Amino acid sequence: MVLNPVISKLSGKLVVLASSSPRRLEILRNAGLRFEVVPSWFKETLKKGLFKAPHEYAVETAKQKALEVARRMPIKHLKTPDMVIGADTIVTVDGMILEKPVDKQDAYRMLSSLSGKEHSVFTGVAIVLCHEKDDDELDYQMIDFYEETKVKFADLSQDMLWEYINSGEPMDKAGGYGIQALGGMLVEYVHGDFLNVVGFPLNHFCKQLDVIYNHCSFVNPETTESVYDRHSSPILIEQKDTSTSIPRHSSPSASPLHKVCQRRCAYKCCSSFAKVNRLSKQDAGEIKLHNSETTMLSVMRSGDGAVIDQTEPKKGDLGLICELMDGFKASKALFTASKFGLFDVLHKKPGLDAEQIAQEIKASVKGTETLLEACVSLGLLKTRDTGCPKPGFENTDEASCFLRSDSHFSLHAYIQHCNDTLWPVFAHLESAVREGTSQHGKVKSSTEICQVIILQLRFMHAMHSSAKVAATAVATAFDLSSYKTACDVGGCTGAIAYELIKIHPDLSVAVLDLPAVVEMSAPFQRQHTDKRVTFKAGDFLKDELPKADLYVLVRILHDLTDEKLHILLRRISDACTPGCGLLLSEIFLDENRSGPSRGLLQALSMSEGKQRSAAEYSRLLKGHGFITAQVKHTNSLLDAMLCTKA
Ligand SMILES: C[S@@+](CC[C@H](N)C(=O)[O-])C[C@H]1O[C@@H](n2cnc3c(N)ncnc32)[C@H](O)[C@@H]1O
Repeated sequence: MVLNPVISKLSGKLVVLASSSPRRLEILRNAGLRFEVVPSWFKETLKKGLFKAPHEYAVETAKQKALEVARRMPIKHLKTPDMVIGADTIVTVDGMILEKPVDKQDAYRMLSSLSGKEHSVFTGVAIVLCHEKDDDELDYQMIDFYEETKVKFADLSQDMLWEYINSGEPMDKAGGYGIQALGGMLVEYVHGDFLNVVGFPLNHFCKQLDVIYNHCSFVNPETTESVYDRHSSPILIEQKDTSTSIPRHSSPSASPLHKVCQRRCAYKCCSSFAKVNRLSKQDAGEIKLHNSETTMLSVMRSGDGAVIDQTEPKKGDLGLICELMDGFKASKALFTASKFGLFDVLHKKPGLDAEQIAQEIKASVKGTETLLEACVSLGLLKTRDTGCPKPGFENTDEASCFLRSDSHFSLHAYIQHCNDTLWPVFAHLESAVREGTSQHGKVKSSTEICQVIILQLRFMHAMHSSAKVAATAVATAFDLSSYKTACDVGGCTGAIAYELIKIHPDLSVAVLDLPAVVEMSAPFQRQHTDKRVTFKAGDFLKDELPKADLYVLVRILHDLTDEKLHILLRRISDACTPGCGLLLSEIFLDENRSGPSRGLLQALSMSEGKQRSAAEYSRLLKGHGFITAQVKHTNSLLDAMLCTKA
């Protein structure tokens, strides 16, 4: 029986669900919808930090999942669907996005963060309406929305959590629980659409179908329109031309480097299934496939006619290798554009063409043109139609936020540090691996005093800029209201300290760093007048530590030898009375040390120390009398852990 008459509008249409979730299947099937199932190959690797709100991440993932299938089907399955439905469900708690747990420990981490608290479940949904064009290109229109449901968990004991985890239920579910089965026992209340928590907001979906089929006349592939849901909210319908190589507007959804690789490979390696698998994710419109590849499809027909595509890549993923091979080119393009001040020029004068930009940055027109095109392909710049034959250029949102030298979250100085200091060090990576030593000494060109000062200042600028980007995540990771005095050990320019006092009005922070650093840190404090941050020159391995009830260690421990690390921790421990806190912030490796790449790549250029997982840090600190109270994997540059002196 079809409960919602709108569903019947879809009869006779080829509707595709770009998801293999049995729960979504069941919800839609129970609603009377006839559809095929073609699970999306889109890997859920969007950078969460690029999204202002969690639901935007879920919606973008849903869009990419649906689009990947919409683009693949005419090529691979030789049929164009009328509608592709994509969905992505996430759980958010304390500012963290929880997806599916990767292992039991991860499930435990997720479920214990939900215990006794209210959290939100967001499902982003994308509806792609497809239109086949004569030239085999795909035109489509996109409708997307999301639904939020609040769920409160009861207080859960460790035994209960492990019993639930060992049932196996959490593993394929966002947030690590399934509300429709055993997980329902963990739940105290649900505010909102229950089915949204299960995996698909059926009610909202039907309302959208109602708008599409009963209240709109937008289905015109030749135009781009905005239509409005009568009930209130505006629905933006995007129409895109997949034949366009350069994205018209920046989207955080696709790794810019990905796009470069996709384009580069598109005309070189279409005969490989594996390559095509990767390439077809976002730019399938550019790729022409051999029909023989469709023989790799294995299609299962289920009882009610749904077709389940079980295609899996049979070989390795060449797109990944291309991405890695070209990674250094992309980094260097970013460093060069940054060094030339390209993003500053385009901030002041958006819309300049290549020739005008070349003049501004005092570089050749040919070289500038090439760099500009590379930056567009990387998602750092976008083109602007000026009405002239030559396009104008402007910054993408990412470039405006992070790459201008004068923006609040500018990473300009850190990027220069990567270019001037880390890049040469990485050129010696072979020796570093062979010898097991840091190569920093090999690349220091001069030990003249002024050179040392310049290098030191450059390093401080780099630390300052990246600390400013990470500071909010670190300062807001935990409730620090019980602490009144803090000491930021190795606090450099005070970027973290100033953020801490901004978030915690009762806190004052003493920044301890080497005398040369403290001496040179004055220019970084000019805009700060707050006397709650003070600076103390000293060596944290020898000199007396300022008295505090919270010690802060941001990006310090990973860089110390075991010997120095234990000296420092012993000294901090000695300075602490029971109840004192220790706020540690580092990149925490996954427990199986398989990621994140940022941490593992950083290790390749580290002088003395090593990268660790949260559990490893926790054990280290336990050895010095600190009990780990909370761990937070942030979506920012650094993770955080709060410990208490026992
Ligand atoms: C990687 S930076 C981190 C700076 C800052 N905590 C941040 O995350 O932005 C390491 C800092 O530790 C300081 N440092 C290194 N050895 C030190 C020592 N023995 N005594 C005091 N400070 C030291 C350095 O000068 C530098 O500012």
